[in-house]
Amino acid sequence: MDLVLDLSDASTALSLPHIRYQLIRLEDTVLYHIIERAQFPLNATIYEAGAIPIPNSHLSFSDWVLREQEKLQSQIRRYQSPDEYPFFPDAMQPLLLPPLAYPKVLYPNDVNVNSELKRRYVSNILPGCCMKPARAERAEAQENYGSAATADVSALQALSRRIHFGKFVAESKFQSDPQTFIRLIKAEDRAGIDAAITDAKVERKVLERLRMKADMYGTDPGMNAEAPRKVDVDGVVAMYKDHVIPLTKVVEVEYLMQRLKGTEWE
Ligand SMILES: C=C(O[C@@H]1C=C(C(=O)O)C=C[C@H]1O)C(=O)O
Repeated sequence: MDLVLDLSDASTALSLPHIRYQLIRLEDTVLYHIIERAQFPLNATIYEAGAIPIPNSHLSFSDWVLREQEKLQSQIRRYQSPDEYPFFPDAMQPLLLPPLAYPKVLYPNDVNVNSELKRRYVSNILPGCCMKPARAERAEAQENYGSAATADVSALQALSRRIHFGKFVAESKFQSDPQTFIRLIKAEDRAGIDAAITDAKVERKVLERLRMKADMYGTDPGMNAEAPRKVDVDGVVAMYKDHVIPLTKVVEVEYLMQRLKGTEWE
């Protein structure tokens, strides 16, 4: 949970090549956890509020497991780290360990896209990445409900971390061209900010690399070509193309929209 990004040196933390290297490493983490989750059937029941009775809770089984994990992890400083954001901010508990003094790298902001991420994860990402029902033995396996929900926690937290890294990218880009971004922010020109932070070449390379990794990690080396895949490769690429990259850019734009608050530029 401590930042992989070396925050002891703010200049390193805001070097775009350094941040992009971290994003590449997070691809592996995301892919690993998606593959782990995809070994279980979709188990749509665990995402349906009320489908599995939980004492004193109206949450779905998957949401309840995630919220309980976040309660515990908040006590051991997970959400002190500027690259970790909770799906259930109301679940945060008092720290058990003394607070850590992270140097100020990001400017104050309340950007958190986890609700939208979780909605897309359940409705699009997971169905797209899991083996299609025709190939999976069945769409539900009650004995895997706990394992599937546990795997969801890891996959969602890895996706959230990758997407909210957009704040570091945005701060780095702001510092490389403050005048352009101050003009766009003051004009509340979200489309202009989105265009200014977009690097289509980098996005293409991300998707090409991800397809290769999903192809490679999604099969057991040495197995014959007909062996069942662990994950749907097109689904993994669509996860990044339609959800991870767009949400990362939403984080960048919304972080920048709040960037001037409390500064002399406001
Ligand atoms: C993260 C960046 O910003 C944008 C988002 C990207 C992504 O989510 O992969 C890639 C390029 C940019 O369009 C970046 O410039 O590296």
